Amino acid sequence: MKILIIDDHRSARRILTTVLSSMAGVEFREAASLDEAQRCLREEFIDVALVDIRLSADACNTDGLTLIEEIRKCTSAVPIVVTASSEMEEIRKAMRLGAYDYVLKDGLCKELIVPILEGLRDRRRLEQEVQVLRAREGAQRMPVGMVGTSAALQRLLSLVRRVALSDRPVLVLGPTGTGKELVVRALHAMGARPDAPLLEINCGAIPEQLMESQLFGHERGAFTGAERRQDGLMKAVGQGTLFLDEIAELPLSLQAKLLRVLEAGHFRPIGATAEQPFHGRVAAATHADLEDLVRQRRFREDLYFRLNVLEVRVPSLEDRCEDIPALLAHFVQQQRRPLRFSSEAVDLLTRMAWPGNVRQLRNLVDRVAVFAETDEVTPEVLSGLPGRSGQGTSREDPLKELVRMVLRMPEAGDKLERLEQAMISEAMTLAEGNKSAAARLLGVHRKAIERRLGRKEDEPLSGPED
Ligand SMILES: Nc1ncnc2c1ncn2[C@@H]1O[C@H](COP(=O)(O)OP(=O)(O)OP(=O)(O)O)[C@@H](O)[C@H]1O
Repeated sequence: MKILIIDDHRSARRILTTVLSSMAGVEFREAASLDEAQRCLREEFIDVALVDIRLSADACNTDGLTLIEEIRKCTSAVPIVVTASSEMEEIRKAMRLGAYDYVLKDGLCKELIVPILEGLRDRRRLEQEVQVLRAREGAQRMPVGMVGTSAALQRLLSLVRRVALSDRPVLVLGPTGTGKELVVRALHAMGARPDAPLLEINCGAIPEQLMESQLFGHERGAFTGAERRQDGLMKAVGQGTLFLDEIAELPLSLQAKLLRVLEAGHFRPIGATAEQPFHGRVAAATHADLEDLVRQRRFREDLYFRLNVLEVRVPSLEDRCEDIPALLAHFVQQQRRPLRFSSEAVDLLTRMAWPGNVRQLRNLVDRVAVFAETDEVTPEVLSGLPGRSGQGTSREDPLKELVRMVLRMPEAGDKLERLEQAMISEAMTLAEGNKSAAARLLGVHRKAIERRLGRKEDEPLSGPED
């Protein structure tokens, strides 16, 4: 247990260390002023702070009260007041600000203070045990809201369970709409401090200065319009998770500031002179290719490496299309109508391409709930939906596009014949002139190729004959 003794009198600090010297497993730190105490709290993990109220010769000095308030807001240390009995009014204030207990300097002895500290030590140990148990229990739980049983999703979940137990930065990558935000929520819920805040900021959604102020906070008068002091998310998050969504959009100037927070563990609100400690965990997400942005110098390489300590990749819906029936059922349950997707409709949707991933599937169900005239959803109902924005596209579409291109070709002549010849010729090239292999590529019998080639004997084919 690390105890910080804050008193402007060296003799008072000495008395306390002597009184507490009988306690085993205790390390002492000393501070003679508010500044020294703040520095020590920033640099080290302190368990208990023994705080004198007056930290200078000035009879009106109440720096100890300021410190108690800061300790409560920004650290996990427990403040205990150690002061003179003449300061009863200040002691009351300190207790209101969150001091855990108080001890009077007059008649200070180990029987008075040691039991308080031993009690705190027991409480700390129990808290740690609860955290470990919670983390273990969370690791067993399925994260709420993540639907699917595919092998790809199971692999993702087992990675999430392991990563949740760490408090190092985590980078969640994957195409748009795949559930990166859900993954961050799961990481927080299964982590060691699920009751601490999970605060989110979308790095692409707001102007740079506003974002800086939201992240770091600002002092009164720090910029035009800053009429009062405001805490930012870095402070408000405490020991929780700070979720930086769309991290690729973070302006370069803020990238530098975020890097400092990750490296040094503290931050400075806009217009402030003092640094404040950051105790949270950073989770960042993006669908962008960060490595490519690093190459283009649009994203700092050092920040990329700092964020990418633990990487979680969320697979696209196409890589886990077995989950589509379960996801459909999940989104249908959220509707007010008792929709039922026929097995043909489910089958069709499972074979579609979903560039917008799970979000696009969810939007489709929302649209069905609004526009479908019957509760029974068949392929015909799907094809009759107005507009196509929320609908998946058929994976056969590229073929349709190709056919359209050929049909639009200006030249006259038999386009069917030309298309057939072009396909055979391409298959022969890919098969290096082997007719049997070319026939397999085309899905026809070798004889069919020979017959068609026979029709065009005058057109020489490259490559050896088999
Ligand atoms: N496995 C899942 N189970 C249930 N719902 C899911 C699942 N994955 C995603 N969703 C839903 O899909 C929608 C999109 O998910 P989310 O916002 O987490 O995606 P994202 O990857 O963060 O997207 P973007 O990169 O565009 O921000 C949300 O409504 C989310 O609840």
